[in-house]
Amino acid sequence: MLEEVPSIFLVGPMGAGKTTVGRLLAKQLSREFVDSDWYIEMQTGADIPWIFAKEGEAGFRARETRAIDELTQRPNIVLATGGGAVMAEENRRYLHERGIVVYLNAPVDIQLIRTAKDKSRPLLQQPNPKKVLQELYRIRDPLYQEVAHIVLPTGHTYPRHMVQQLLTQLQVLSAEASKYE
Ligand SMILES: Nc1ncnc2c1ncn2[C@@H]1O[C@H](COP(=O)(O)OP(=O)(O)O)[C@@H](O)[C@H]1O
Ligand SMILES: O=C(O)C1=C[C@@H](OP(=O)(O)O)[C@@H](O)[C@H](O)C1
Ligand SMILES: [Mg+2]
Repeated sequence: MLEEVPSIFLVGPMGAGKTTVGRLLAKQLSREFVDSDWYIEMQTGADIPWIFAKEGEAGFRARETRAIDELTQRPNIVLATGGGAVMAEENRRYLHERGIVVYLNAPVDIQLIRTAKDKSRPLLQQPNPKKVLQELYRIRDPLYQEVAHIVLPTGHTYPRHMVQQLLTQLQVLSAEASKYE
């Protein structure tokens, strides 16, 4: 039944586990996995910190919108987006209309622990990353909620258990959809 589920797009804050859970989910479903950050890095030939340093956040967001537009048109993929992908109205439309959007929701304290040692997120390379994460959550949580078809809380749940929960929810969604066919 899950073969009929269209592409699955993961959204949520930095450290929610989009890249980790997305990769595992794609494996379970035998689908192609793409991470929009990796795709942008491949297209640019440079990493995210370099893009932010040379082109600013605006330059990165322009690249991100092109990536989201292209990737959401691929059939039957699992796509992990970056935490800020929902900021542009255009991106939210591409995501919501072209597949099943899953919001991985994580409390700020967990986001902070999971992102602490990683220098690859330019927005958090400053003295008070907790304050940044709190402010981003305040602004972005309503946008994640708006764009999502499924909301999945992630606290102290292992990634493989997240995948099991997600597969159950996808089955429910796909059973409901088939009722109206
Ligand atoms: N459910 C989880 N439980 C524990 N650690 C996790 C979980 N999901 C992700 N992680 C870890 O948190 C870090 C950030 O995960 P990542 O998948 O890169 O998040 P995102 O792509 O949402 O920013 C990684 O080190 C990853 O191993
Ligand atoms: O929240 C954001 O604005 C960002 C999140 C990052 O992706 P992850 O959410 O996968 O960490 C990456 O796209 C970039 O550093 C900006
Ligand atoms: Mg990621």
